[in-house]
Amino acid sequence: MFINVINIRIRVMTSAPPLTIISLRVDGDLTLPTMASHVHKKLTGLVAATFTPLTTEGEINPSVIGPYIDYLIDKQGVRNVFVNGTTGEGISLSVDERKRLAAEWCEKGKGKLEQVIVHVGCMCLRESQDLARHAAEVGADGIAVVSPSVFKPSDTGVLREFLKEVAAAAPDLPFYYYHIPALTGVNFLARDVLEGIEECIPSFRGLKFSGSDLMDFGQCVQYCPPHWSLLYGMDEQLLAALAMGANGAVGSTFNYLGNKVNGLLSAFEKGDLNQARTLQFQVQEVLSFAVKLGFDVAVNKKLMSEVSGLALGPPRLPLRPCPQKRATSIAQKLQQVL
Ligand SMILES: CC(=O)N[C@@H]([C@@H](O)[C@H](O)[C@H](O)CO)[C@@H](O)CC(=O)C(=O)O
Repeated sequence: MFINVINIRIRVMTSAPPLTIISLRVDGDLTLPTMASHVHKKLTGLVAATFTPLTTEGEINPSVIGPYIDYLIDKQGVRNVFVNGTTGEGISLSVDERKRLAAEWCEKGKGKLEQVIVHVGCMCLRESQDLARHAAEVGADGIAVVSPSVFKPSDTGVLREFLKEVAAAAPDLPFYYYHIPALTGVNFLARDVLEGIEECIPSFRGLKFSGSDLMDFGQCVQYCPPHWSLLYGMDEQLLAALAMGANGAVGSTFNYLGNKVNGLLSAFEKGDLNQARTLQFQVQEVLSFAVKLGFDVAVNKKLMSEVSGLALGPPRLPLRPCPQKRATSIAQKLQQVL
């Protein structure tokens, strides 16, 4: 006879965190749901939003992904990636290209990376579903979806419906909503999008919050049950989000500032706020320098090539390639600050 002990968590629908109120003994085997939260590890810490390597002719160049993974692990101490997102120019890639990239990250990351999260957001629901199914087939650890932004959802209910339809194509994969209002123009409060979302999407596991509204972020933290991950996405003010309760962060700068920001996370965990602030200010020094010169995904990509030596190639139109001089100046600033 087997004796299994399980904890029952009851979520009271207020802002209070869920409470473990009872332990239950069950005789005999216990059948667990297919998408049980114990199967997938909770996503925490740093997640690098990866760049997409292109050849000089503008074709995707998956051969760089193996060395890219080694670089992230060995040189930056980063073991989670967010593929085909904003930094990866996902929206500018074809479905076929996105699939080939996702497959390569999963294949080359096996046994090396902790989690590969594949962004599958598209303007077209059917394409998102196709990418979600494919992500499950190639062994991704989770999927994320941004809101469509040409035909914008008119309310949070219809946005949840869209997300639900995508999630249903890969029901066993943890699902994250990608909130980035400055790019999508979809300005609902993230907290409102979360309302009742797990009842509608059983695989829902959290939020990538790339916005500056820390009150909204705090409200998400209060609402979020312990098995969700709240990941912050504005690297320049991560410390404030950690204070608010972030579980980790997804960002572009962790590609080349991973060690520094890992130091920030450790200092924060130890309660060494002075050290955490010093490190956050250093990140801000680099980024404010870059912003003054002109900073976008194309500049960021070139900077990463300069710093890492990886041949990431040009951006894809409509992004304009970064002038060499600008990338060199920012890379020099980065070296000074490091
Ligand atoms: C607009 C944008 O690219 N934001 C970045 C940040 O990491 C951003 O580059 C950083 O905070 C510097 O501003 C991430 O939130 C984007 C991201 O995670 C992604 O590529 O999906």
